[in-house]
Amino acid sequence: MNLLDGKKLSNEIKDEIAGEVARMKEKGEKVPHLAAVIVGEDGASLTYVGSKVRACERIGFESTLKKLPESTTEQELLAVVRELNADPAIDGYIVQLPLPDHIDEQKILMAVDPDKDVDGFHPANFGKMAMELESFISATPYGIIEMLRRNGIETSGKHAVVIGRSHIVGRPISILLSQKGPAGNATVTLAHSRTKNLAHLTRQADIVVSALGVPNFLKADMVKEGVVVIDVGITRVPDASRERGYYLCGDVDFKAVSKKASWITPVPGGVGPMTIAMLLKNTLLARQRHRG
Ligand SMILES: Nc1nc(=O)c2c([nH]1)NC[C@@H]1CN(c3ccc(C(=O)N[C@@H](CCC(=O)O)C(=O)O)cc3)C=[N+]21
Repeated sequence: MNLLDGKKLSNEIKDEIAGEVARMKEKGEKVPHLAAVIVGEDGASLTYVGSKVRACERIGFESTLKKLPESTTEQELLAVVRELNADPAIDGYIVQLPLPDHIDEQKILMAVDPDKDVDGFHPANFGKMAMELESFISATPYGIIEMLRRNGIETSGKHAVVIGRSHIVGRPISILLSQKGPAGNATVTLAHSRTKNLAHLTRQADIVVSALGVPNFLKADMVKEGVVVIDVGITRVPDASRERGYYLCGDVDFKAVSKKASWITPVPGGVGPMTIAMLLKNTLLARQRHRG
């Protein structure tokens, strides 16, 4: 079994970006500026946004965090989005999901300027991605592609089974794996909650991407020997005996599945850190594109 070490790879990518930022500074150019908007006090969201801000500091980006109260109205949030769209200092920004129930997520995401949409959640970017045009590719699927590509894992002609059809992970990664580009040319099956005989499908898979959010869902008897396993699930399981009061658990029964896998991502330290690195990469791309 080979570990797909997302922590290590994300640090390499961040070092590459930091090098590029240093060159920009030397030439007296403006460095990339990433903003994040967070509404409310969700613990996991705060953790993620905190790592993003730390990563920006480390690589020399400017960063702005806009923390809004849970009671923020849809109109108020739309006003913040329009402000960020109009602010020439901001190269890219994200609106952290999930949003409180009284705010229409779709309405907010549609209001983000696609040229600043470093999450790649706007339909203009999703559509361009699907048509292999220049776009922002969502950070998690982009991170998975980079992990496969940089570890030289063959995807061409392989059967990939993606579990989960979310707009953020399952659907876009299924498209990217089937495309002609890097880590592409796979034959893809997109499985979801209505799929029948899932284990029958995953047992035939050369590559399994699980983006479900159900701890330890994928068991050893559901995969074949030599499978490549990408675990996108990061669930906080409450556990009073831990210092933080919870532990992080992936979709994959790592202990058993790793014995059969040729490559496997751990949780934590797999897809999560890659997501952060690719968000930074998208922000660098945004800066370079805005420059012309
Ligand atoms: N607009 C928006 N864009 C997002 O990309 C977005 C979002 N909203 N909402 C929440 C999810 C979740 N997400 C994570 C990113 C990194 C880790 C990560 O680095 N996890 C570490 C562990 C972190 C910990 O200790 O909790 C790891 O897997 O090793 C986790 C989760 C981005 N998301």
